[in-house]
Amino acid sequence: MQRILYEAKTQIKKELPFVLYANPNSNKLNAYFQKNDELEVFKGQSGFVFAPFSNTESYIISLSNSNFLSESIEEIEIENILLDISIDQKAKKNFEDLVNKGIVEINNNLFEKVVLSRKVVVPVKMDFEATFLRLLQSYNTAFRYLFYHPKIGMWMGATPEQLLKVEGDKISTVALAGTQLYKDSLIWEEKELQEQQFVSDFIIHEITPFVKNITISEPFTAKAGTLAHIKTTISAYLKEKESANKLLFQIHPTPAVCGLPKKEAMAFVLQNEGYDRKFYSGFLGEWNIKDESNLFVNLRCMEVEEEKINLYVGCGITKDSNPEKEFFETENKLVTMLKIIKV
Ligand SMILES: C=C(O[C@@H]1C=C(C(=O)O)C=C[C@H]1O)C(=O)O
Repeated sequence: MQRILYEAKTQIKKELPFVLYANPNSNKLNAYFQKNDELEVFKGQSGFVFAPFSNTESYIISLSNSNFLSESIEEIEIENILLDISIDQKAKKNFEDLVNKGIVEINNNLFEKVVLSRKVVVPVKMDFEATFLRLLQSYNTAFRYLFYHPKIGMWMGATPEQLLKVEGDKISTVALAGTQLYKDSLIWEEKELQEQQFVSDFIIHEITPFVKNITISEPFTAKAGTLAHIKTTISAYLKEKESANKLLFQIHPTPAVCGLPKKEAMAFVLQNEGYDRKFYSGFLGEWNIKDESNLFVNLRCMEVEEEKINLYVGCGITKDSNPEKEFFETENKLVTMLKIIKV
């Protein structure tokens, strides 16, 4: 992968966009290097899509405006370091207040579920290459990426959540929610089962007009690094192949990252979180390449700036949420990224 890393550094020097990514359980690192610095708006053309949580505009490094490279991922030695994980009491109080506010609105019947998040700023100058190599190797079952655009910035992450896969007329997706630290025999509480069921029900409801022959798995436990989630896999066949794009924006953002109903939960998030999620909980991945699309939800991610990194973490709130427990859930998600950051 030396060639890809070399090209990536050259693109940064020239301030040209690129993306490096590896699919779950794959040992192949893929890259698209854009030929100019245009911020190309996604309108269904083929390439690598990068979409925000809430804005109407999504972006793409298009196939027709970039060069593709693919190489094997080489093993590196990783020593274990963990950046500061002391609890920020002010951030804890702020988040718990936000969660309480969400619960009040659930009790007021404004919505049934809302996903609330926070941004954690770590004031370090990160070695992005070393960090990305650690991320690639540490989270092999995740979709791992590094995205750079001079007009967007640099983002990287290792997400466990597929948003949409399209292969010909077949689509597949997952409903992923509920979080606890992974251990051998774990038990899910009613609250977690319910918040995951909201995601399944929403997805099935939204895709139904577009598809036939829906297959839905039983919910099962999925491991994501040191965490465990509840997952249901959903697949179906498009009635019209051209409707994949429409279906995509119908399901995004799902109640795994926004809430239910979507409109009310979204309004609450935008008004109350107090910061801009930007591309966190948006989606990214290949669109319409060789008749396939493979998109993921942008979670367990960070935004890399010159002298600091911004980490983004959130969790699903329902009527049974305990604000302190939800805060510690975001702390656990934070550790996923803090563990691999090399300064
Ligand atoms: C919102 C995040 O994760 C999502 C929320 C989850 C939850 O509420 O339990 C679990 C997995 C993801 O769908 C995040 O990682 O920031």
